[in-house]
Amino acid sequence: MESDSGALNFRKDWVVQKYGGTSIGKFPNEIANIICSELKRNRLAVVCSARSSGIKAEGTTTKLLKAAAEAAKSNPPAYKSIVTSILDDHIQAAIPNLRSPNLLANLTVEFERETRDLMKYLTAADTLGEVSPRTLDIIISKGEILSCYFIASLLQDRGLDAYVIDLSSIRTVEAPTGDINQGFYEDYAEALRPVFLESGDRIPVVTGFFGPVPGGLLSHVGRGYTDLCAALVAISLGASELQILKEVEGIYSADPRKVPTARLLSTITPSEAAELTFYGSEVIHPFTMEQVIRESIPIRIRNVTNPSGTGTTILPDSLEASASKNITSARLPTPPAFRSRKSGINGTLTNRAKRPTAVTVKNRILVINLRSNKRTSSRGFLERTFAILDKWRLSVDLIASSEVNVSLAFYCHRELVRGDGERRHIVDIDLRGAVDEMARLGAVGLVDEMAIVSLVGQEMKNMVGISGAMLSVLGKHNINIEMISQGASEINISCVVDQRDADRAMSIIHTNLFTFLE
Ligand SMILES: Nc1ncnc2c1ncn2[C@@H]1O[C@H](COP(=O)(O)OP(=O)(O)O)[C@@H](O)[C@H]1O
Ligand SMILES: N[C@@H](CC(=O)OP(=O)(O)O)C(=O)O
Repeated sequence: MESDSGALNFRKDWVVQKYGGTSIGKFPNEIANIICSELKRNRLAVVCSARSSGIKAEGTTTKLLKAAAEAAKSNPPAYKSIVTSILDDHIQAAIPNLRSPNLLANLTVEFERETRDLMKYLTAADTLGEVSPRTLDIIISKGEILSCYFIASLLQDRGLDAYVIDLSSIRTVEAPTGDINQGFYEDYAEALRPVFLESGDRIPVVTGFFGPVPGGLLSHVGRGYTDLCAALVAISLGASELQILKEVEGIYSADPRKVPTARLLSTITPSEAAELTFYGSEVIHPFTMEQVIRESIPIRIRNVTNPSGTGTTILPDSLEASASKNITSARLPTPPAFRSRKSGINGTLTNRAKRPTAVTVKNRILVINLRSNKRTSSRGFLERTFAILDKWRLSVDLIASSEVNVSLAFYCHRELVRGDGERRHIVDIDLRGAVDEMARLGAVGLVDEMAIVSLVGQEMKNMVGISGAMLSVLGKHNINIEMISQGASEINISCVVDQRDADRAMSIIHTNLFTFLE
């Protein structure tokens, strides 16, 4: 018989659990409990993000970014005090959570060593007066390293054989240059394999940071990179499941903070999850899905404070087909308003009423409306518009176009426009450059402080009239629509509305188009 102690661990499946920074900051003991209980069923690799004691915007990664900015300005008192506060935070978090004085002393030594190393990079950046993408990556990687030492000590304090794996120095087969592409991820997952071969029966506690990445991890993947890192770990281990533990029960039919009637979804497809996360429901980093799903590894979102909750599973299509019986019964009944296009043709589909899966909102949207001066053909007009966007590194979230008109919606990662009313002006160099060039193609208009409202659902491709229903319900409630777009995938219908109306739009759509029958 298999023992809980791990003696026959080789028989168990690998499961990868990823813990976010706020979970590590607020619920370290809950994390240790979940790990202990998961180990009874599976082999476990634990991937940790950098600690945040309150909100992520004030957590360790954010502090490290501030320290790097201060180093670039050659301001030693500022970055030294940030490093001291990071070290203190970690020590203060460890004191009440570790029973063993020896473990606490060893952990403090690790914390001090890593923060000394951090200071070396900050001082170098100070001397050079700049922080290269590579140096910035090394600086932020310290957040995940400190966090891993903390969690590994917590597990050791409970008698578990946990040890830290630092992925920040793992190199891919090919030295990475240029853009990150699928080949890079595959090489990376392959390069991780030997790292885990050495773990034996121990529990690897892995940094949710991977490097080195061409051009820098932050610019290519962005904040929230630990989900993607955990996905690559899951692939390299051939894990049976990737679990992402959060402070939310799972993925809901709308943001549960804003729509109290939103329902927890027991399963969703990878494409739905990707659309939802890209369009504002940032429960998981949008790049994560593609990697894990390629390998048919399910992703489960679970609540760190509710270990018995089943959460939401993002199920690869192949697995969904084989589990369709369970899913159909797990999915909520659908409203009668929309029927499959195939109604009456295919027996199994005939009675399968359709409904959207979720509605989501993405704020901070700027729309550029460009009306062609008709001196170029419509094909030439669109071609030149896209060449301008490419040149000025603007990536579009949503497009709507006709022969002479194109509307482009952008997410404002940074401040693009400033001022009020007549004094509103573009402050971003790339946007200014693009708008100036577009003005040669036709009349340009800008509308900012907008939001994208997206209706997402795999079944929507068979729902006749769903776009019309969405627009008419918004119209009925006096919500003005700036632009409309239905994605090529047919699983997303999006429109742009004034940001002030966005949450109301989400609620109205949820109330009117998602009828949950008990
Ligand atoms: N459809 C959705 N389902 C679940 N959460 C959503 C959805 N849309 C937006 N959210 C928000 O995403 C957040 C994700 O959970 P949380 O673990 O608190 O985030 P963080 O990554 O900041 O730690 C929640 O605050 C939740 O309100
Ligand atoms: N620590 C990084 C990476 C990350 O994924 O964070 P989290 O898992 O807490 O969202 C960040 O703050 O962006």
